[in-house]
Amino acid sequence: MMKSDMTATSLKPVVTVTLGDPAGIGPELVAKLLSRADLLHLANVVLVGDRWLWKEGQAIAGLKVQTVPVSDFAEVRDRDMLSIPAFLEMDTIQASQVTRSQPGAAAGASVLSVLDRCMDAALAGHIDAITFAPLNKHSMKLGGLKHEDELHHFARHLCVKGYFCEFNTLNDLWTARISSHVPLRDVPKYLDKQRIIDATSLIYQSLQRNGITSPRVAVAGLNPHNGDGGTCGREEIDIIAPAVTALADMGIPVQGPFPADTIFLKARDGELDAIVTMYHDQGQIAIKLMGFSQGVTVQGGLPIPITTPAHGTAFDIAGKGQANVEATANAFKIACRMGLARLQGQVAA
Ligand SMILES: NC(=O)C1=CN([C@@H]2O[C@H](COP(=O)(O)OP(=O)(O)OC[C@H]3O[C@@H](n4cnc5c(N)ncnc54)[C@H](O)[C@@H]3O)[C@@H](O)[C@H]2O)C=CC1
Ligand SMILES: NCC(=O)COP(=O)(O)O
Repeated sequence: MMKSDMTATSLKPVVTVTLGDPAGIGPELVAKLLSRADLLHLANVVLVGDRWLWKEGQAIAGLKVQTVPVSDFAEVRDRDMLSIPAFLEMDTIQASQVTRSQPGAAAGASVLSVLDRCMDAALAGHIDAITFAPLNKHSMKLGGLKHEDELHHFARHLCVKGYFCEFNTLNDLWTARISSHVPLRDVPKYLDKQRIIDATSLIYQSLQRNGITSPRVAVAGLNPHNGDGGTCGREEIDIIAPAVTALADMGIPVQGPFPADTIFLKARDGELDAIVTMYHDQGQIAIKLMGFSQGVTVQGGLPIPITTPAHGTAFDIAGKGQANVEATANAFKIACRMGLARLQGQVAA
């Protein structure tokens, strides 16, 4: 290897890309992603998954993407020819076990085993970040997921002790959540002062690590019109406002609570860097309306950067080659940026 190549190798984060749920749009998205020379230069990429599924993804996308086989994650960091992704083959599922556009236990189990192997590689120091193509939580639950979502699975696998939550990002706007993949009727159970403090501190500090010295963060209310002075719910008065005050006392100045149906107008007008929402759809409806094909989910609070597009498995269009790759490309770019920061000695989300 030439010296210049060695230098380039050592400076690039190793970013793992996975194919996602075998019945969804993941494999075709990954074929589109890895055919983009404008993205591949950002990282030393290692694709992980089943060979037949990777072939199928390329066929659906109408692309042929060259890869270099590797037999172990340990081989990836020092390899050369970084313009060509490495391919670490796994044998997790047969084609006959997958029905396209349908949830299934085998598909969910396959996703879990691929992601577990990637996390183990991260723990061993072989990779710096992970981007996963969309998975299906229904399939994963059928296939053995013991938690409400993959983020809880990641956190357990990676022995996370502190607060973690999804950050949904659209361009420069980030959101964090107090509750996530839980039934709406359970949301109030998650609303306590400490969770609001933890989620808000987490996103505030993450923004600072991403170069925003004084992040402009606001917290959403829960009830219509912010509770209308306590006549339409008291969570704003009893829980959310005291958390905002406590944050200020901790040196984390944030605004709010603001009525949830208008808070995103401030963000759209560039007045905020982040919004802390009380439940999943409070943030996601706004973010997806503003930029469905751009949004990215960053798994916040983990020791390694893990990103994914904000959209899901899109069973209604899987196999048709129509899936838009932009959100996956954005997820990959964020993983590369965070992976490089981690490689250079900084911490993850
Ligand atoms: N990154 C991930 O792993 C994510 C996974 N999910 C999972 O995906 C599954 C399905 O979720 P849904 O709520 O149905 O949302 P979805 O995002 O899969 O689909 C919603 C609508 O958006 C369209 N769509 C989604 N991605 C698209 C793309 N790249 N290009 C063009 N159109 C696209 C679909 O065709 C569908 O009409 C669930 O199991 C959910 O948990 C949901 C969000 C993120
Ligand atoms: N699999 C990632 C995921 O579901 C995140 O999506 P969202 O909850 O942020 O919509």
